[in-house]
Amino acid sequence: MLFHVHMTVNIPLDLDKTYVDDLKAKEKELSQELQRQGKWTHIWRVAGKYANVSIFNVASAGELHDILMSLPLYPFMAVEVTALCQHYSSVKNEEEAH
Ligand SMILES: O=C(O)CC1=CCC(=O)O1
Repeated sequence: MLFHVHMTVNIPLDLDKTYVDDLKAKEKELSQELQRQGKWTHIWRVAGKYANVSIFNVASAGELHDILMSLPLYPFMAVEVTALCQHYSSVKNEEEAH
């Protein structure tokens, strides 16, 4: 199942910089591992914002939920999830959309 996920990060300015840098490093490590596994298939910075637009390819909404909850920066994120399905005009084969 494909999901479009919009993540906006809001880290309080008074948090310890070393702690924040550690969270960001752990976030990057987990994100890249999920990308290598093919579960986090796209991540794009939203220009001008501390936000990203991502595409996840996972087995279920439950799996996506567990992944999002496990993100080190999750406590500082506003997350919007949109489930995606095949558009009838798409030339991509169905394998990619499911
Ligand atoms: O910087 C972000 O948009 C938050 C984030 C998600 C994965 C990652 O490495 O950073």
